[in-house]
Amino acid sequence: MHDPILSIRELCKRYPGKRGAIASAGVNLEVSAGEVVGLLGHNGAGKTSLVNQIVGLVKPDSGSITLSGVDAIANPSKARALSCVQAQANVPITGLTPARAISQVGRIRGLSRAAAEANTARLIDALDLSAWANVPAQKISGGVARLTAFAMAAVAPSKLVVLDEPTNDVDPVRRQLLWTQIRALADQGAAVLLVTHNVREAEHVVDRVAILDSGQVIREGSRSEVMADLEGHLTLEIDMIDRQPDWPGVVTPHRHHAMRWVGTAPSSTADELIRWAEATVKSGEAMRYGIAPVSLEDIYIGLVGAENTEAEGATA
Ligand SMILES: Nc1ncnc2c1ncn2[C@@H]1O[C@H](COP(=O)(O)OP(=O)(O)OP(=O)(O)O)[C@@H](O)[C@H]1O
Repeated sequence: MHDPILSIRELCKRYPGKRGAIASAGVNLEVSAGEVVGLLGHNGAGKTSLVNQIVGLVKPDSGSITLSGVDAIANPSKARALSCVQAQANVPITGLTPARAISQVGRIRGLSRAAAEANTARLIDALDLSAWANVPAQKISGGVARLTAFAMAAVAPSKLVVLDEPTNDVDPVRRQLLWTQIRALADQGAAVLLVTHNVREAEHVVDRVAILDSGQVIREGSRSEVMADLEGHLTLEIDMIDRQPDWPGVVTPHRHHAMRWVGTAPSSTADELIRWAEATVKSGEAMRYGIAPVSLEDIYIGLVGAENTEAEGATA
């Protein structure tokens, strides 16, 4: 692997006050040029606090953050200059249009007028924003504002690009365009730290993931490393009508939410799973079922609990 652009070691942060939350409890994390690292974690896991410490908005209690060889804790303004951040809350651009806001950030970040305008036009086209490019910001939708904020971070990318929930409010079609642009940032050489709850879609874009829970990285690695425990397994989802499933012996129950029950089983048992699920639907006990290879989202839910994910609401 390349030398990391971002290197975080044993980072600790507790917010002040008698019952101050522990936001980072010994975080270690690296992001290298050319890779997208997905930072996953439930609400309150400490993701935004970590981002804020990287760019010097929150001061850690201990540990180190090195950004392109610079001590980011001692030099917060240098850290901000070395990184482009799409914050969780959009920067207000009232009085501007999306095109103007994007190209102005390009200019502030040192691009010539021509380069800023060319990059702005390219991003507007790639994100399918042409219809809103010249509309006053106060008239644009939340999703367009979110995509504009992404383009503002991507128009003149620095060595590190940090994206905090870039897909929030974005429609499914434009989310696909956005994922392509996120991947492109890394392919063009940036180190990308991507904070997201959207594990299902991010799975196809990230090179590595770090799962944060209560301020600690509880699992980290490439997709296949993180999924090693359930490599070669299938996920069986079945919507039961009014009772729990009488799973076949090959299934390990995983979780359930409302009527949907989820279990995993070795891929070699696919025929048996289909026979059992077909019979359960035919008997009227279930409405439908689905079988798919185990996903990163299944691993994530297994680690942090279904109540902490967007996709599910409760554990078994
Ligand atoms: N400024 C602050 N002062 C005190 N506590 C804070 C502050 N900001 C965050 N916290 C607490 O620190 C913990 C981590 O919060 P943080 O916002 O970093 O989590 P997160 O993983 O980004 O959550 P989300 O996905 O909801 O954005 C939480 O318990 C939160 O309540």
